[in-house]
Amino acid sequence: MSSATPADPAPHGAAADTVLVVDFGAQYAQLIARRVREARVYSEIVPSSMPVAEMLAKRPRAIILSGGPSSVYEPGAPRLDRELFEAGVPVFGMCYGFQLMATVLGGTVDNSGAREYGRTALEVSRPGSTLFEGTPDRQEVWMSHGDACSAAPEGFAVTASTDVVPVAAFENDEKRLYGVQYHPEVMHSTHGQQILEHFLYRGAGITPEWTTSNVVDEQIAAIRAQVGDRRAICGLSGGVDSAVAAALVQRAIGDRLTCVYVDHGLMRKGETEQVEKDFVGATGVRLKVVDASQRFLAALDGVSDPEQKRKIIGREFIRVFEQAQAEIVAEAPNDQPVEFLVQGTLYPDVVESGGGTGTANIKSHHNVGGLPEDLEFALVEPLRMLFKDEVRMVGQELGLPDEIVQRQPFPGPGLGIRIVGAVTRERLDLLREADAIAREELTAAGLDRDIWQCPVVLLADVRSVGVQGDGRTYGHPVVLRPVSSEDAMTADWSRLPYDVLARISTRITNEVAEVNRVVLDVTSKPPGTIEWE
Ligand SMILES: Nc1ncnc2c1ncn2[C@@H]1O[C@H](COP(=O)(O)OP(=O)(O)OP(=O)(O)O)[C@@H](O)[C@H]1O
Ligand SMILES: O=c1[nH]c(=O)c2[nH+]cn([C@@H]3O[C@H](COP(=O)(O)O)[C@@H](O)[C@H]3O)c2[nH]1
Ligand SMILES: NC(=O)CC[C@H](N)C(=O)O
Ligand SMILES: [Mg+2]
Repeated sequence: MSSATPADPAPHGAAADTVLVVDFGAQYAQLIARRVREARVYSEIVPSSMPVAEMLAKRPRAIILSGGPSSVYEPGAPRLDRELFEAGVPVFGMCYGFQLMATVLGGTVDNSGAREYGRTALEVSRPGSTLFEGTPDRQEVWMSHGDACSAAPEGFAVTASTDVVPVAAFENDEKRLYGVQYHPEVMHSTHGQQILEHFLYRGAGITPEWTTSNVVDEQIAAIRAQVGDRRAICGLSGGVDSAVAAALVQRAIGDRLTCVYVDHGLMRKGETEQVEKDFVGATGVRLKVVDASQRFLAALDGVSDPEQKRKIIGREFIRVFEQAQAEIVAEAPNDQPVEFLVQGTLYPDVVESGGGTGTANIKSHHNVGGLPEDLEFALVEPLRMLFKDEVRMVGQELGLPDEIVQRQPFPGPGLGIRIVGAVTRERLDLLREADAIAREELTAAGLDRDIWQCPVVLLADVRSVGVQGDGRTYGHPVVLRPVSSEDAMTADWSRLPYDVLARISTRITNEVAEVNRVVLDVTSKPPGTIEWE
């Protein structure tokens, strides 16, 4: 275990000093959790349907109440027992959470016309307060509400207002209860992180100690406890998440781990070689490469519906893992059984696929929502509490090389969801060439770290007329989709230099027969997603 053994460990086995983020169906619950961790305090999201007694049983050091789409005065709107505010645990309410705190404690919230959406000027009336100390008297915040608090509960000091909202923030230092009508967690609230840290450090008295290095020790111990002396396989894709998961499990159980890389024929150029060279080179892990392209392509034959493609791919993955399991057992039948499947599942995958918290389901990932019902493996997912940037830190901690740790994400279903239309071997070959050129040029221009990823999409069902070599062509367009992002939940299109775009376009149309047009996707997420399918 980690060196800092908590004196009063939380019953769920998490680190001490956990902050619970109670999710009322917010757009931003994950962002709140991220911001808390950026403040070096461990946080977890729980649904607002969880009974208060259960929340308190987790012994949180503080609780944050998120925003949400409901109105506190409506019948059926999510509520919280008053008990939560009387347990002596510091609480910070944001937007809906603020309104709920106000209502439960006897203040007034209604919808009498004080609506604010977007950038708003906040006037701080108590500059020295716990939350606002050291921040400007007038600051820009991000609002998104139709209801408002017109009277704070008794014992609360009003600390800020706006032109239309008299109570935009309040504090009760004695009871350690705090609330703001706006969203400190979003980037546009200029002093948001500072205010959140003031709540955590000053309001709740938490010392910022959480780091990803605690994660390594804790996870290794947890993996040893779970797997015991049995064996495991790990789906290794060449991506960051599975590489870090595999490295952690290898540390824990050594060569009782076999990694299985599935070449489903939907990989990019050079991917297989890279896994062998970089990952095996860095870790010496036992690797089994399965060429399953025939099987995946047969199963995908004639399928153009994106969801159907995803489901087929998810299912075939597991079938291949089962086959690999059988082969590994056959090679050493007297060894312990192979019961575990290690996956590089991250926190956003879990929360998004979790359901039941009132948040929209963004996408069912093949490794969580897409698993078949008859799955026989027990799952080992050491990264399921982390965000991507934290996973990268763990990877660094484990000594994995930059080529692995800083790699851009690539979806498990691969090029299969980057061909709009049915997937064929020929189309995959075209797309693989176009993708390789785009990647080469972006790397050569030194842009790899500036962009989150750049899918190249083949519009296989679209043709357009071109002229090449004085002759008419009737080819397919490819789309470049360079994006910047922090965690793939939201993204913006990257403003790539024109000369780089020009080089990519010229090379693709010259070098890839059948492609006679290159277009640029200039859509943010939302409304678009990063991938086209
Ligand atoms: N080709 C593959 N072979 C074996 N396992 C795979 C393959 N592709 C995906 N997986 C499994 O599915 C999981 C989820 O895939 P995902 O793409 O989200 O993660 P990743 O590839 O490890 O990292 P990244 O998000 O950086 O691409 C992986 O962690 C891995 O366990
Ligand atoms: O492992 C994965 N399995 C999937 O089914 C999947 N779908 C999308 N992605 C990746 O997730 C991020 C967000 O993508 P979207 O904006 O398209 O939802 C982006 O980084 C995508 O590349 C996937 N990764
Ligand atoms: N973003 C929010 O939490 C909104 C809270 C509430 N639904 C309102 O409109 O005021
Ligand atoms: Mg991947």
